[in-house]
Amino acid sequence: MAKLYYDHDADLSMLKGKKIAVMGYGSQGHAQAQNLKDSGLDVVVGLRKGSKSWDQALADGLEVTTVAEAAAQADVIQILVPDEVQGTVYQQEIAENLKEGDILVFSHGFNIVYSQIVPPENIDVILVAPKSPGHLLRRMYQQGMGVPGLLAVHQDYSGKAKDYALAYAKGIGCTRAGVIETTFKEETETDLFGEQTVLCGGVSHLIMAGFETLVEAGYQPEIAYFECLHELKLIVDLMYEGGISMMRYSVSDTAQWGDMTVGPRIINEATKQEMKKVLAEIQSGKFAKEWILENRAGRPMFNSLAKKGKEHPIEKVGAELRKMMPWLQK
Ligand SMILES: NC(=O)C1=CN([C@@H]2O[C@H](COP(=O)(O)OP(=O)(O)OC[C@H]3O[C@@H](n4cnc5c(N)ncnc54)[C@H](OP(=O)(O)O)[C@@H]3O)[C@@H](O)[C@H]2O)C=CC1
Ligand SMILES: CC[C@](O)(C(C)=O)C(=O)O
Ligand SMILES: [Mg+2]
Ligand SMILES: [Mg+2]
Repeated sequence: MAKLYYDHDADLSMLKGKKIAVMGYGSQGHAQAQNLKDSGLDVVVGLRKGSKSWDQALADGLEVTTVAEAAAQADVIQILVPDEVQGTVYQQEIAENLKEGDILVFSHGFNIVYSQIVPPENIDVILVAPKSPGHLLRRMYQQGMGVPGLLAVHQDYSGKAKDYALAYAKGIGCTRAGVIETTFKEETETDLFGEQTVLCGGVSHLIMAGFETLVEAGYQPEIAYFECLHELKLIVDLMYEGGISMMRYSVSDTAQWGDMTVGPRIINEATKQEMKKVLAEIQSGKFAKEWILENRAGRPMFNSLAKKGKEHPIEKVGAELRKMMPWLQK
């Protein structure tokens, strides 16, 4: 059984008197910086001068400076720029500004696990990873609640690295819900596996295949969109609240029978064998190597696949149909 930590296990005062630099003000950066500040901690945001994020962080009432300056000022440095730029940002702006006893924080272990960042031995290196997109992390904190998270220790120079990780998790609100102890390796490999095979890659391709099958058989694209994409949220919401059993309880018996008998023909032993291959490529570093090289080459494949995805008929019909639901437009 996983070890869980809550508010009463964490001592926020360990971070009092320390300056926390949050590098990046995107999905996680904006949420973590504001939650830490609202928890009474001393936060500075590190960004590129003149960027949109810089203006936004200032507008949200945060202190903002360059990444290098924030790193120089800080005792705790949380790297929340995109994974693929973290190595360069660390080497060019953070490394030379680290001092003995600093605490380096990540919300995803990719750059440590695949050795794109190799920190000096005289600092703590920890992971605090909310298991949620940043906007939900912020919203739940503001409502007095929190989202679950993970914590891990890569380097314990101070002998108190885990306590610092717990304090940080409390600062962003995660210990309100509960934090599970893991390792950088487990967090990184499971996160990559989940997003590739189920959450992002699996679901998006399942949706497109279902949509294409209906449209190619002559059904209206609008009907195919509602059936294969729109209604997915309603089904996922039920699973989110009460697991697969609650979803099956809520849908019709006809749907449940189809789920249980036809589902295994779609996601079958061959799918699971391919999942095992994907996991092996994550574990061996093959996936990481390809993604790092793709970025070094200027992302030719990423850009071409993203363009192709945006041009898929489901995106065109979806853009029109979502106008029927103005509450989605904000
Ligand atoms: N998205 C999520 O909800 C989750 C993310 N994570 C992890 O959190 C980390 C951050 O991810 P996420 O929040 O999605 O990242 P985002 O893509 O949302 O971060 C973008 C931010 O990084 C800034 N940035 C980009 N490049 C640079 C640079 N060279 N120098 C300075 N600032 C830069 C951008 O500023 P600018 O305006 O200048 O472009 C912007 O503020 C990753 O490790 C990710 O794996 C973990 C759990 C969930
Ligand atoms: C599911 C995608 C994710 O892993 C996340 C929001 O947790 C990510 O890398 O953005
Ligand atoms: Mg994730
Ligand atoms: Mg991820």
